[in-house]
Parts: sequence; structure tokens; C-alpha cells
Amino acid sequence: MDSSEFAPAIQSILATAREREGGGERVSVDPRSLPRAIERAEADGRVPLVAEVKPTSPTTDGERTDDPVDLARQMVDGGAAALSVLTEPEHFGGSPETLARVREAVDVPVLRKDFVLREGQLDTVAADVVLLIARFVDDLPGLLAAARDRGFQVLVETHTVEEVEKAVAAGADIIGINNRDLAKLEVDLGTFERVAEAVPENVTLIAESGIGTTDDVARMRAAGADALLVGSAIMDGDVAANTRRLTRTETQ
Ligand SMILES: O=C(O)c1ccccc1NCC(=O)[C@H](O)[C@H](O)COP(=O)(O)O
Repeated sequence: MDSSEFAPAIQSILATAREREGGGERVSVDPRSLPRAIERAEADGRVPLVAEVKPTSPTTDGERTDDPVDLARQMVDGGAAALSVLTEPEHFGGSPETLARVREAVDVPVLRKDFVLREGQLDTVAADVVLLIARFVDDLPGLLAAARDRGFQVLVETHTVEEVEKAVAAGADIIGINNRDLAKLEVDLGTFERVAEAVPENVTLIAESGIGTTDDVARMRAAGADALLVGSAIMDGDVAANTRRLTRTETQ
């Protein structure tokens, strides 16, 4: 992978991710099903939302320092089908310990959001779902298999049709399309609309990033999103109210 094409913040994220130690002991997970959590939300009329505990980021001003467990509970109270927890410490204010505490406190599936590059890093903490970013992982089939061997469900994040093809060839059954271009850090919801057609019907499809309004929710759902991953728009202000507003969006 040639990192020089990426924004400086991404180059820094990747440099620290390459250095990060993995966990000591091999993790073994009995996961809460993300596809079933999405179905349950649909069945009771909530927009399936993966709400993200995201204290800060390279594109966020300041840092939210409230107790992440309290924020996570508010997201679930607001109707979130699942949660995403950043575990990247240097650029996102996350930690594996935070994820472990959140997962203990809620009963919905929890995604580990990080920049996992090699097998040992899967053993840092147990989660129901782990993120692998197609653009950054050299051996996607190998790392996907290693994650599944440990019991994780795997969300493979993509940004282009070519990356969707790479994810499908690797056997991904949950695919995210990130509206944020990690080369420039620009967000364009048109990305999901353009790329979603390349994703097979039997794959659980998640729209990621830049979703802030009920119109954005309706737009992503109309383009085929089974679920939406939302961070900033939920973390900015009243977390329960923000989650409720987005999960109750009428899309028909
Ligand atoms: O969010 C960032 O600033 C960011 C910068 C560099 C790499 C990744 C970044 N975000 C990771 C994510 O995937 C988002 O946290 C997630 O999709 C939620 O996005 P949003 O709703 O726009 O906060």
C-alpha cells in the first residue's frame, strides 16, 4: 500500500496502527448477530442504526469526555440497533477498555472500529463485529478468515466499486460503503448511491459517514442501505434525542 496518496491525518493513523501491539491471548467471541439486530429494528419500525461512540476524530473540533458507557446507554435508549466503538487511541480518543465496558453494559451488537492491519491486532479486545478496511488490508481473505476463526462477524469497509469487488471476492457478507474519502477526508453521500449497485443482494449493506439529517437517512435507505453507521451527528449534543430523531425517520 502506498500511503502517500492519503491525507496527512490518514498517514499518521496508519503509521501508528502499524506500530500498535496486538493482544496477548487469542480472542474467542460468541457474537450477538448484527444482521438479526438489523432485522429486529426493521420489524418494530426503527431505522436500523449503528450509533458510534466517537469521542473525537481528525475532522472533529474538541473532544467529548462524558462517560462512554453512559453515552452508549443513551444510544440504545434512543433506538440504536447496534453500536460502534472507536478503539483507536491517538486520533479518535478511543480505547479497547472502553469497548469492553460498553459491551458489558448493553445487549446490542458492538462493532470494534479501528484500523486493524494484521492478525495479532484482532486479539486486542472481544467485540461482536470487527471492521476491516479493504483499502488498508493487504491480505483481506486471510484476515477475514482469521477474524471469523475467532468468532467475530466482519464488516468490510469499502469506498469504490473495485473495493466492493475485492470484499465480495474475499467472502464478505457485511459490507460498508464509506461516504468519507480517506484520501482527502471529503464526504459525499453520492458515493453510497454510486457504489451500492455493485453489492450483491444477499450481503448486509451499511452506509457509513456523513449522515446527519433525516433527509440523509431517507436518501441512504432509498439507495439500498440495510443500516446506517452514524457518529458525529449523534455525538454532537443530546445523544439520546439525536439517535431517536434518526431511528424514527419515515422512509416510505
Ligand atoms: O471521522 C473522521 O474524521 C475520520 C477521519 C479519518 C479516518 C476515519 C474517520 N472516521 C471513521 C469513520 O468511519 C466514521 O467515524 C464513521 O463512519 C462515522 O462517520 P460520521 O457519522 O461522519 O461521524
